[in-house]
Amino acid sequence: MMHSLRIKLSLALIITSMSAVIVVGVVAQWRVSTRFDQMAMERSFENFQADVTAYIASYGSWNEAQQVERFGQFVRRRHMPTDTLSDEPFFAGPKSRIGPAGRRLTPPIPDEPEWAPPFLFILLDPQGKVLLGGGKYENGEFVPVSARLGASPVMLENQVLALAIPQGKPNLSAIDRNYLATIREALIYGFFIAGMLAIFLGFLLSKRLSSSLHELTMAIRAMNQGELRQKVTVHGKDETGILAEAFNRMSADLAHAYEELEESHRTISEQALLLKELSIRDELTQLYNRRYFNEQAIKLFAQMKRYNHSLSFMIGDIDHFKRINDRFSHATGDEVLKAVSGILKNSTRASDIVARYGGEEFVVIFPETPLMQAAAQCERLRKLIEGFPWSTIHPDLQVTMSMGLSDDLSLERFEHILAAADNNLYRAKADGRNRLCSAALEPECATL
Ligand SMILES: Nc1nc2c(ncn2[C@@H]2O[C@H](COP(=O)(O)OP(=O)(O)OP(=O)(O)O)[C@@H](O)[C@H]2O)c(=O)[nH]1
Repeated sequence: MMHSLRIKLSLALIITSMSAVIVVGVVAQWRVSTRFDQMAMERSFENFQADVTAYIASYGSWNEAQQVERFGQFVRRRHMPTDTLSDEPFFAGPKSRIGPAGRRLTPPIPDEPEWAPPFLFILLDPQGKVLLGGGKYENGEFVPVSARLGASPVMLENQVLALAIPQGKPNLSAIDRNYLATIREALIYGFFIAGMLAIFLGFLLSKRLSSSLHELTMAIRAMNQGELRQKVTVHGKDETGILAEAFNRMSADLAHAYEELEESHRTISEQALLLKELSIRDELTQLYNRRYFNEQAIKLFAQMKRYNHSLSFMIGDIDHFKRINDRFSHATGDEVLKAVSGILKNSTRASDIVARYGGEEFVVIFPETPLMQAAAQCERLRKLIEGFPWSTIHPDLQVTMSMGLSDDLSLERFEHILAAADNNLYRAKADGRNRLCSAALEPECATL
């Protein structure tokens, strides 16, 4: 795409400059040849005027001169040495070249007029009567005024002797023709040199122009691919420079806005995550809260039941917790809750779900775990709680937990298994606390 733009720009520049060169060349050529024609005409007129005045001066008047000698004969005689005179018509073109001193120059140059043909002009007397018709008018005929408009006066001592009307184009001299040919040649050379220069400059300029645009296109492509922060080189203060500056500014603004957006998005995501965590965690113990536990438990219960897998559920309650609060302080009670939470969390599998169900009540779901295995695990937990160095919190402190366990997936809903476990907990409390009760451990609950 860029290359085609470069080619287009180059072609446009080359065509423009070549057109300018052609126009200049044609105008110069036209002006030069027009000027040469004009100069040749002026020279011819000067010669003609000199011949006419000399002719009239020689014999007194045109008419008297005509009685003695024809004008053509006079002109030939005037310009050539007598020994070269012949009857050959002068205007047919001289066969030889005459030097300024009247000597013949050899070798003769064929077809080259020595001076402008004498009858390049029609000659009229001051009243408009034809003296020399030039083949167009008869002698003695009157030329209409309109035809006399371009006539030049032939003067002698401030007197108009006659009028000369130019007809046809003068023949250029060999020197003039050489000049013209040289000028034409120079113009052709100039045309080629200017053409080469135009091509070179065209490529150079288009490269400069298109390279700025190329850089911009590449930067936009990179932006499309996600790299919003782009910086292109600013070349000068022209339109491409302004464009590049504006692009850099926009790119920086866009990248900045995007970074801010990303940052706020990250903050929002983090906050959402935090809020979600807060909504499912118990503030004091950092275990899952009751609401989240119920959601997960209902799902797991349905899943295990559906695929006929085992699942055990334990509910535990700290023994005489009210007494701990009352005897040691509410803060100590909180410390106890946190310590029990730590034991439950750290001593169960990651796949087990541990939650604070309320007050001093804790629940654990053991997925894929049959009752006997869960009972052994609960017994281990019970012993860990009992064996915890509570004296580090208070020298007289001793904490135990009663637990109820159930794995009855034949029950219809999770709430039923919860109630079954709660019944076993109730039995554990009734049987003297610090023990685990479940159907499998009937008739006695696991004790110390
Ligand atoms: N420190 C503290 N105490 C709490 C918290 N939540 C509940 N409790 C207290 O826990 C006590 C529970 O007492 P009870 O329900 O009578 O049970 P208990 O004293 O443990 O007796 P048993 O369960 O029969 O062994 C109440 O006094 C509650 O105020 C808590 O977050 N922190």
